[in-house]
Amino acid sequence: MAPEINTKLTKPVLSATAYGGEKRAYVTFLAGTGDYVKGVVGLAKGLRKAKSKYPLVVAVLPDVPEDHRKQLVDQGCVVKEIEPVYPPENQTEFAMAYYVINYSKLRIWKFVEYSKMIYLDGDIQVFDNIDHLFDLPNGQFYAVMDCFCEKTWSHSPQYKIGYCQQCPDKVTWPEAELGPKPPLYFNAGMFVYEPNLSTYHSLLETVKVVPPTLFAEQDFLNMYFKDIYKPIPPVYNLVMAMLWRHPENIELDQVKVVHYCAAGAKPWRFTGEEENMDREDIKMLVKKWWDIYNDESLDYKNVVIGDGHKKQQTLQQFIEALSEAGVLQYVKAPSAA
Ligand SMILES: O=c1ccn([C@@H]2O[C@H](COP(=O)(O)OP(=O)(O)O)[C@@H](O)[C@H]2O)c(=O)[nH]1
Ligand SMILES: OC[C@H]1O[C@H](O[C@@H]2[C@@H](O)[C@H](O)[C@@H](O)[C@H](O)[C@@H]2O)[C@H](O)[C@@H](O)[C@H]1O
Ligand SMILES: [Mn+2]
Repeated sequence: MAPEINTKLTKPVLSATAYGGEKRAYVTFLAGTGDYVKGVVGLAKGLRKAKSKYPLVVAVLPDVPEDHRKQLVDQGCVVKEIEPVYPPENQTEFAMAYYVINYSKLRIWKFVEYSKMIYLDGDIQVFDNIDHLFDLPNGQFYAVMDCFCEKTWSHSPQYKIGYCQQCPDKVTWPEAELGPKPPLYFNAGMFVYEPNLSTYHSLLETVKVVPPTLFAEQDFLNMYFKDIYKPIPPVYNLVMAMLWRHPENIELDQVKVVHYCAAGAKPWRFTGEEENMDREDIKMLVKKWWDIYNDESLDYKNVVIGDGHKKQQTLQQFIEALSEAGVLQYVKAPSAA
């Protein structure tokens, strides 16, 4: 029995079986009135180019303007407004002052209409299909290990002694002085997780009593999930600095996901002037991002369906097309007239 859709809502609510028995989606986070919306539009188009089967949910803070939200809906995104999450009052100097807004990412644990989600920062691009990550065993938190060698880490004990988990034998962790070696630490720009209301409430209760630290919600998530964290290969989140800090750990032509997190690397603001931004591999990755962003054939309205001809699609037409194809049972809402 094909799932019914409810056309009374502004967007179709597909039943869980629409995704083969489990409802899955990618999710990203957008805050502010600035240019990160370009990152999210690029991500939506990149997932489409990589032929991902799953939608992109965008958790937006209230300050994201209407025209930015419309751009995202026009690119086929599911836009969901969330309330900000602030850390407890603190004197902490975050590595980047704006990191304080990143605690709002915690709201994505309440998206329990989805059984499994892959979170991606807005400054990430997916160049190859990674849908298979949704099939990783449940009950774990999957993410790629971070690197501690960039200046952003200069206030951390790791940086001060030259220790990095990417090359643990280079500098031995001084247990006598600093206590036990820290557990493996992930970059919170990409992770595979299961939305869950009790986890969500526990996260929000815990964040109220944990003193904020350098990397804000990334440090917090590492502390919270340390017992179930499972590292996945760096091809799923190339933390850009790895290219010059640990090139021995990276095979660039195997990389599926690129995280433009190094200083000066955001493609939509790229000048090439910051340190390392004149590298050929960086310039190639930024061009790859722009090639997708500027590719109109990847715009949602130009979705290629059926016999391969491009059709100008309204969402209604798209749903009717799926219904005609017998994929969904389309129940036309009675007209108001
Ligand atoms: O002004 C901002 C800053 C951050 N973000 C979101 O928060 C994520 C984390 O910030 P960022 O990627 O800049 O951190 P980095 O990975 O560079 O440390 C971004 O990717 C965006 O999804 C946003 O939407 N607006
Ligand atoms: O709010 C803290 C942020 O911390 C992380 O970014 C950092 C981290 O990757 C460092 O290791 C890099 O050196 C640095 O460039 C980069 O900005 C996450 O990518 C981001 O989503 C967010 O959680
Ligand atoms: Mn990022």
